[in-house]
Amino acid sequence: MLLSGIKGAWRIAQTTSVLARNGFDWLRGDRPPTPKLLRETFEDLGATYIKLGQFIASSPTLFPEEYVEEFQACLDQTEPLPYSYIESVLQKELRQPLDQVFSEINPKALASASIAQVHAARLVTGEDVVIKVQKPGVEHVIHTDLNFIHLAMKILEMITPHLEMASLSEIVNEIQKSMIDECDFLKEAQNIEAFQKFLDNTDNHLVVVPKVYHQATSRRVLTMERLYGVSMTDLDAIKRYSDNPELTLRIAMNTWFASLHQCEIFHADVHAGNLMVLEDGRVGFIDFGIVGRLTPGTWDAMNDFGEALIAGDYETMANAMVVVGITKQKVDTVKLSYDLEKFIKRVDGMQSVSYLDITETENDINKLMTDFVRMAKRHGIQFPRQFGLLIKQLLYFDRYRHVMAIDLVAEDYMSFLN
Ligand SMILES: Nc1ncnc2c1ncn2[C@@H]1O[C@H](COP(=O)(O)OP(=O)(O)OP(=O)(O)O)[C@@H](O)[C@H]1O
Repeated sequence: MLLSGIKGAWRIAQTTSVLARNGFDWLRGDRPPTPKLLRETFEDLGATYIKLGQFIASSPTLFPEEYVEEFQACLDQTEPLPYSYIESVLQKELRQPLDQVFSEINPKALASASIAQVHAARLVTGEDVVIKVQKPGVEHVIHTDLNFIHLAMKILEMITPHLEMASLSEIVNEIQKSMIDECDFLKEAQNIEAFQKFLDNTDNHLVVVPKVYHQATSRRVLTMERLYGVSMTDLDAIKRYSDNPELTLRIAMNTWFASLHQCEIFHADVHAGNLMVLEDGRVGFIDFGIVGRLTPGTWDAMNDFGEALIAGDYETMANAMVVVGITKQKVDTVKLSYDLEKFIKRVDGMQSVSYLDITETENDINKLMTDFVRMAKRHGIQFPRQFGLLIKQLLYFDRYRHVMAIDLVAEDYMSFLN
C-alpha cells in the first residue's frame, strides 16, 4: 500500500520531529545509536517502532546482545485511550448498533498496549467476554509507514554490520509481516481456534483457550470468552486455585510441548502473564498474537535434541544443533558438545532462584539465550529465529519448574516430547 495523502504526510512529519528531538544525527553518519537512545526513540515513535523493538528483544539469534538486552525494557503498556475512541472503532467494525451485540461494556480498560486495548463486556446472549479493540489508526500506520522500512533498514544495518543486505531485507520483511499479522485479529482468532482444535484432538480437558465470538469479531475487534482466574506470575494466588500447583504447571508445559508437533501453530509468547490458572483449576492460554510454526525437519532435530538432553548425550545434542542451524563452515561437534555440557550444567545450577517476576525472569532467560547464541556463533552456527523462540520457551518452562520445585523425571520430558 502506498503512503498517500494527508495522513502519510502527517506521519512523516511526526517521525521527523521525534527524530529531531532525540538528536538522531547518527542517521547521517556511520556510528550506531546507543541502545538506550534507540529504545527511547522507538517508544516515542509509537506502535510500529515499539513492535520493531519487541522483535529485536525477542531475536537474540539475530541482533547484538546489548540491543536485545536494552529492548527488553521497551514499554508496551500505555495510558488507556478514552472509551469514546474505542467505541467509535467498535461501531465502525461491527456495523450494527452496539446494544444489539453487547448488553454492557465496561468503559474502564482491563489492559492497554500499543496496538490494542482490552475491555470487559457482556453479550446480549448473557456470556461474559473481553473485547480486544485495535486502537484507531494503528493498522494504517503499520501498513503505510514506508519511511519505517527505510529507517528500519538503516537502523538494522547499523546495529548488525555483519549481516548481508539480502538477509537484512528478509528480516525487515519478516518484521513487517509479523506486525501486519498481529494487527489482524481474524488471524489471532484463527490461531486460538487452531489451538482449540488441537486440544479437542488430544482430548485435553485440562487446558482452555477463550472461545471466539465471531458475530462480534473483525480484523480490528476480537471478542472472546472472559476467563476468570489469575496469571501464573502470582505463585500465592495459584495456590488458592490449585491444590497441586506442580501438576498445574506440568499440564501447561505438557500441553505446550505436545502442541509443537500436534498443532499447526505453537504459542511463541508463553510468559507467565499469558498463562492463567482458572478458578476451577484448569489452565488458560491467552494472547495468540505471536505464534510460530515448526517445519518437520526442525521438529525432528528438536526431538533428537530433547532425547539427547535427557540421556546427557551432548554430542548428539551438538549434531542436532548443526541440523537446525545455518552453518557456513564445518562444525567441530566434539568441541561444541563440551561447551553444551557446561551450558546445561549452568542452567541446572540455577535451582536456587525462587521468583517468577516477569522482568527478572525475562532478564535471566535473555542472558541465558544470549550465551547460548554466542556459544553457537563461536562454533559457526547461526540459528533461525523460530528455533530461538523455541529455546527461549524451553528456558522459561525450565525456570517455572525450578521455581515451583518440580522434580521432573526423565519420563516426563519424554512424554512432553512424544
Ligand atoms: N480471554 C481473556 N480473559 C480474561 N482476561 C483477558 C483475556 N484476554 C486478555 N485478557 C487480559 O488482557 C490483557 C491483555 O491481553 P492480550 O495479552 O491478549 O493483549 P496484548 O495487547 O497482546 O497485550 P500484551 O502483548 O502486552 O500481553 C491480558 O494480560 C489479560 O489480563
